[in-house]
Amino acid sequence: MNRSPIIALDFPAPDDAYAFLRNMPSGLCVKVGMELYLQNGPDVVGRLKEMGHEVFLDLKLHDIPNTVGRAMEGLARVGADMVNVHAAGGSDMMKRALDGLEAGTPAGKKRPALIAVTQLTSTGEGQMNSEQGIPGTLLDSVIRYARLADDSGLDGVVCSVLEASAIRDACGENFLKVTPGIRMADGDLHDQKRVSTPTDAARAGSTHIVVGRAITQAADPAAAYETVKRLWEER
Ligand SMILES: O=c1ccn([C@@H]2O[C@H](COP(=O)(O)O)[C@@H](O)[C@H]2O)c(=O)[nH]1
Repeated sequence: MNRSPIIALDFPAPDDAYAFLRNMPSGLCVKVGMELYLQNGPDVVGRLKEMGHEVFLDLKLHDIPNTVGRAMEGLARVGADMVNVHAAGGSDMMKRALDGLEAGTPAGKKRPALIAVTQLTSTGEGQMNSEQGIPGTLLDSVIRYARLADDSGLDGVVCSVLEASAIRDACGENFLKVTPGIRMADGDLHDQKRVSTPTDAARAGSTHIVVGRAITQAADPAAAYETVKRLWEER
């Protein structure tokens, strides 16, 4: 996907997403997540592609290797530019996901990028220690998952901006660091714990930022998008 901010289209119905996009610039990077996809199916991805947008299909698959591999084979035909799994599913699962994607990608088409969620940006360190039973720092856990994804052949990870530079050191410049949890300096955090501004994301080495409510719930979403894009591109 190109490096424009990825707008999270967290809407219940395709018409809500299309209505939102009518007042936005053309040729965007957008994200279709569980809310839109699971209630409406794959057509929304095809339609967004026809409208000229690049699409990150954010379904975060996490199951046994065979199930994820076969699901990815089907998802490869949906037409998204990027898809993802949870790194916690393990290296066998991630490798099978990649094999499935490669097998399912139609001849002559580019395989969607495959990335793995490390620790959700809504997770804090104390919660990870107590609820997931993972000791140590959140940064260590994220780096561990990023290395596992890299060793499994994946194209990158979903992480917070706070871990992006350490992942760049561990996995290299070209390994994707897709970072949600983006907020303006005075913005509402909502349910996010590990947040950063577009400016900090650019400085930390994020390759992509994902921005949802800071744009979709703004009084003027097009103006909010332009501000995020300017701050992100200023570097
Ligand atoms: O760790 C993760 C993984 C995915 N997301 C998704 O990104 C957007 C963020 O939306 P905001 O409104 O900007 O908080 C949302 O679709 C999440 O499902 C994430 O936030 N963190």
